[in-house]
Amino acid sequence: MVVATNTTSIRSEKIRHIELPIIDLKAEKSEVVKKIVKACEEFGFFKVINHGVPSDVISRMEEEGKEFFAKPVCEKQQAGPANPYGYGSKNIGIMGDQGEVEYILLQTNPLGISEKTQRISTDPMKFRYAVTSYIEAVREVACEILELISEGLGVPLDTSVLSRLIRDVESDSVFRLNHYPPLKDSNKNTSASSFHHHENQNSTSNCNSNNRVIGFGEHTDPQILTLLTSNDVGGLQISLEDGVWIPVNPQPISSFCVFVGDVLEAMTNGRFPSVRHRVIVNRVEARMSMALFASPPLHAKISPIPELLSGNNKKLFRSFTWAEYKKTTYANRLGERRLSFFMILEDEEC
Ligand SMILES: C=C1C[C@]23C[C@@]1(O)CC[C@H]2[C@@]12CC[C@H](O)[C@@](C)(C(=O)O1)[C@H]2[C@@H]3C(=O)O
Ligand SMILES: O=C(O)CCC(=O)C(=O)O
Ligand SMILES: [Fe+2]
Repeated sequence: MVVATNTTSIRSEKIRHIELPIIDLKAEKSEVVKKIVKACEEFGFFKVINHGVPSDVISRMEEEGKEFFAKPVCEKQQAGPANPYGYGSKNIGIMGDQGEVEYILLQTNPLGISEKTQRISTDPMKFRYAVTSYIEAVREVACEILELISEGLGVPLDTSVLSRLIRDVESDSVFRLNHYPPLKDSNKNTSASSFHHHENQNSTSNCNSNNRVIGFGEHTDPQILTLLTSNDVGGLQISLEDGVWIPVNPQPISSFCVFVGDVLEAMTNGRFPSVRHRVIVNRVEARMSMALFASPPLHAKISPIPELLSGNNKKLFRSFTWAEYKKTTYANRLGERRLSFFMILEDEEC
């Protein structure tokens, strides 16, 4: 039984260690397509290697993140509050969700980036270059994966049906840097740890040695696809069935984790379920992750891909715009199954 409380500590639950799929994007194409489809159906999750994002692009972004999170809190706060874009600590979203995490949320369009970088780094040009080249390179991988997915779903005549949503200049994609300081830091008043000094003492006092402390509570990502990479500190877990959690090893270190988001679940009419995941805080080392949430433009209409509605396949979700979905997302708690608000009921016309 899972006993998840608001205080971010968890008592008894099941953990299962299984090998999650690692897909080599440079392998033979038809094999890659098959493996991606299988992983999306089975887990809504896989890792990719040989993705083509240069290692210096990743390490440059990682350095910028490290530099930012090492600053004193008052300097980090110069980035402005995380809602809608900026620096956040402990509060995730506007609905009162809490986690032992600090983060930066950024828009991915050039204007959004340059507006924020002035407040994030003492060398805004350097920061902007790192973010822009990272986002561009990772977006390309997301597009490649979405094109492989379209092929695997049997829409060979229009393999850009998904990727064009995120290539669109008006794509509402978001970039997020997450930093989870280790629990042992909670007694030190260093710049990297002071942001959670008081609260962490409360949450750790609720834990015995078996208890885990939640960095990022369980949720699905609302967008199409998320591409995430981290340093070599684990903590990410995905869930397949209620109450069973599967730890995601951060290795291979140059890989990207790929998460199916709610919009992809809707567009595949439920064939690729969005994956529930969470982060457990490491007791000794800091985890840092960098996630690109590939989203459609706000006005884009989301409906199941017509090819997936043939035969007995009934339309499961009503059509919605990304703006409508995003509004519902932000009006609900982190762990909510928000797609259920868009499900077509048995006797309902669509
Ligand atoms: C509590 C919330 C934070 C979140 C918006 C929400 O209302 C529910 C979903 C959350 C999430 C999870 C994935 C991404 O990290 C995120 C940026 C997103 O699009 O949805 C966050 C939102 C957030 O932190 O603002
Ligand atoms: O830090 C991680 O590994 C996961 C973060 C996450 O799920 C998110 O930012 O939505
Ligand atoms: Fe997530």
